[in-house]
Amino acid sequence: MTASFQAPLTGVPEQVDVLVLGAGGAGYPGAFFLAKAGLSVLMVDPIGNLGGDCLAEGCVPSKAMREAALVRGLADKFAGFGLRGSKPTVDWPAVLSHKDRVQNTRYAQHAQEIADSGVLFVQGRGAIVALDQARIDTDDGASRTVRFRHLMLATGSAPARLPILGADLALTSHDLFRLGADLPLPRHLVVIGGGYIGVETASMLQALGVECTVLEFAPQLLPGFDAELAASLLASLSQRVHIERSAQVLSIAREGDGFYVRYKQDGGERSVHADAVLMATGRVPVLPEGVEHLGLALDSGHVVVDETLRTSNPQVWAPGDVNGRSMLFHSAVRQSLVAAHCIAAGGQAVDLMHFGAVPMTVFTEPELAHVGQTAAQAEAALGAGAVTVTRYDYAQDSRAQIYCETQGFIKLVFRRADGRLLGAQIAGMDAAQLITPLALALEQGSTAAALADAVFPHPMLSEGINKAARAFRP
Ligand SMILES: Cc1cc2nc3c(=O)[nH]c(=O)nc-3n(C[C@H](O)[C@H](O)[C@H](O)COP(=O)(O)OP(=O)(O)OC[C@H]3O[C@@H](n4cnc5c(N)ncnc54)[C@H](O)[C@@H]3O)c2cc1C
Ligand SMILES: NC(=O)c1ccc[n+]([C@@H]2O[C@H](COP(=O)([O-])OP(=O)(O)OC[C@H]3O[C@@H](n4cnc5c(N)ncnc54)[C@H](O)[C@@H]3O)[C@@H](O)[C@H]2O)c1
Repeated sequence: MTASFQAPLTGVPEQVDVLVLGAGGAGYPGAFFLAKAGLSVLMVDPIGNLGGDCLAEGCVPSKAMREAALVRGLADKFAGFGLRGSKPTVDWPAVLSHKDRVQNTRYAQHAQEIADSGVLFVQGRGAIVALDQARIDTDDGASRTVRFRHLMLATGSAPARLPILGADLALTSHDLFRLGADLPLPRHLVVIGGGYIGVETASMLQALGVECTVLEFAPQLLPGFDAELAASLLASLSQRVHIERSAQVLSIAREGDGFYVRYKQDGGERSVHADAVLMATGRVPVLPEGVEHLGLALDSGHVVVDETLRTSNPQVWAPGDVNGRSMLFHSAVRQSLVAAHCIAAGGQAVDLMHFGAVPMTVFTEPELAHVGQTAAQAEAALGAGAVTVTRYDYAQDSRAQIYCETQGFIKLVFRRADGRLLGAQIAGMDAAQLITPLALALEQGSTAAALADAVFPHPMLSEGINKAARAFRP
């Protein structure tokens, strides 16, 4: 990593218009906007580059590894296409090198973006020392105090550990996906938690040859998801991964060169043995030292924000994972921009975050995606009978038939009175791509008629959106 895009601590002025703590998705888009708008912006992050945890140990490295799993899995389809050949073996260190290469490529790209941004960027950690002052500490022991008019608190989140015996024996996503990770490929992995990280990691590592067990506390994988989406993932993933639901993990203990994980299920105690355990039980907000000087309202440790990302302290804005409202990179980016637009307007609410229009994607094989309300949520809000659900099954689709991937569906939820789109749920191939036009339609207030009249390319799965919309009847 070159140092030219990083400013020395001695270059930090005594006062700035905006101090941005954290250069992840919630930090840098807003910082760049504010600098272009002519404000003096200091951004600080100990990683020394952009991307936060998403690039350092989250979205990007996990999806780089997942692609290796998908490419290997293609061999399972060979016969369906009339092809013959053997399944590739896994060179695990080379898979990790691919992941690292992608991370380093993006860091190099981001270094140039910082250099071009007009933002003063310091590799360091911020601590709050007064209502309008922060101390910036660097790794070499130097520090400097800076006064700010506005603070963008974008310090993100970190893996949570269950308060159980032996919790420290478990790995977290940091250990698996961080730049330079060098864990051996486990033979049998137990994943605690069947949320996003749990199901994605089990899906990809199984496809790379690891025997995986998922222990989920709730009766449903991905608790809170549309029940049909979760059930469809369970049906397909449980053919490859051992999944225990309603399983409360009690302890982890070392045994020989592996681990015993004890859990409670159906009133009894059970255990499973593995050579590695991954704790994927959610993430906790990261707050800077001295945060109490800001007098922020907190809810279970998360910073409370309104739809402009403003906190209870009018000088402080807290976009991204730190507020816990929508812990996804693309949501953090939009939140960062909403906060920046309002800061640039002197604190006026010139822009609003629509949390309800953020698409969610689960990169398992097969994928899941959803946006807006489920039918149950829409009926709870509008009343029974106020909602119409239409559906398109992959089994009818030409692309799905060509690709031998006929398991899956697109479900659209409309307001019966005027056909306005309220939500969409997709399970199956390309779900994460297919949700994008639906997120746009939802944000724009589009109706079934608009989606039915648009022309979608053939033979692609997106035609399913068209066809599901045409099935709408008031
Ligand atoms: C394994 C994994 C996979 C994921 N996959 C996806 C995915 O596929 N798609 C998706 O949308 N989301 C995904 N996420 C979630 C996504 O990574 C987060 O939602 C996103 O990174 C949040 O951005 P953020 O800027 O709020 O926080 P972060 O990315 O956590 O950034 C916060 C930054 O603040 C810095 N910081 C902390 N304390 C201080 C301080 N005192 N001073 C200065 N800086 C500080 C940190 O170094 C960090 O760089 C994944 C997460 C994980 C863990
Ligand atoms: N594709 C994506 O967008 C993506 C991918 C990975 C992570 N993320 C983000 O990262 C966040 C963190 O992911 P995560 O999977 O750690 O959290 P999560 O909140 O998605 O899932 C945690 C799971 O752990 C379970 N759990 C809690 N206590 C348990 C216990 N005692 N025993 C067994 N299970 C228990 C919960 O019921 C839940 O299902 C997510 O909320 C998501 O916002 C997003």
